[in-house]
Amino acid sequence: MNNDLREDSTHKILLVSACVLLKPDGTVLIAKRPEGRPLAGLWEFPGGKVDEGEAPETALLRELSEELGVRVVEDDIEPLTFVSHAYEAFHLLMPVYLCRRWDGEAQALEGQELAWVRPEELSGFDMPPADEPLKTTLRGLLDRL
Ligand SMILES: Nc1nc2c([nH]c(=O)n2[C@H]2C[C@H](O)[C@@H](COP(=O)(O)OP(=O)(O)OP(=O)(O)O)O2)c(=O)[nH]1
Repeated sequence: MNNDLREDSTHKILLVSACVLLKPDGTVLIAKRPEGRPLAGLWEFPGGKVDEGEAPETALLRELSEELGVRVVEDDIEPLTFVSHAYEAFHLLMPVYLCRRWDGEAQALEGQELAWVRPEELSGFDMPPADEPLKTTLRGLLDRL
């Protein structure tokens, strides 16, 4: 790797954990980012920033509880894929976990809109640029389960 890249402070790594909640009917949960936040109006996978000193898995369980009111235990999430994407202000590194078992009904606790969609329907939703590759890779990954 070249030094200029490594020392480029505009490309600070932002670690965000995200989750594909998969229902037995084959649909996955996406949430629309509310107005007033960066990337407002785009559909994303539930999750959020990993706090300083926090494990990515702990962050994910915390975010799922805060955003959706669902309780998930660590044994019920597994690594699925990850996203690495250069935004203008930071470089997003986003481990994406799969979860097929949780407690409680997903509710929009932060004013976001929620939708359960089939992976092949994701192409019809505007998502952050970082998520674009997921639209196709997810279909393949979930088909193999
Ligand atoms: N959760 C999630 N974030 C994504 C996805 N795709 C994507 O580019 N992001 C970006 C948007 C944001 O820049 C960042 C997540 O930050 P956030 O602001 O939602 O995190 P947070 O819930 O911890 O928010 P806050 O405490 O700062 O309000 O990751 C995705 O599919 N899911």
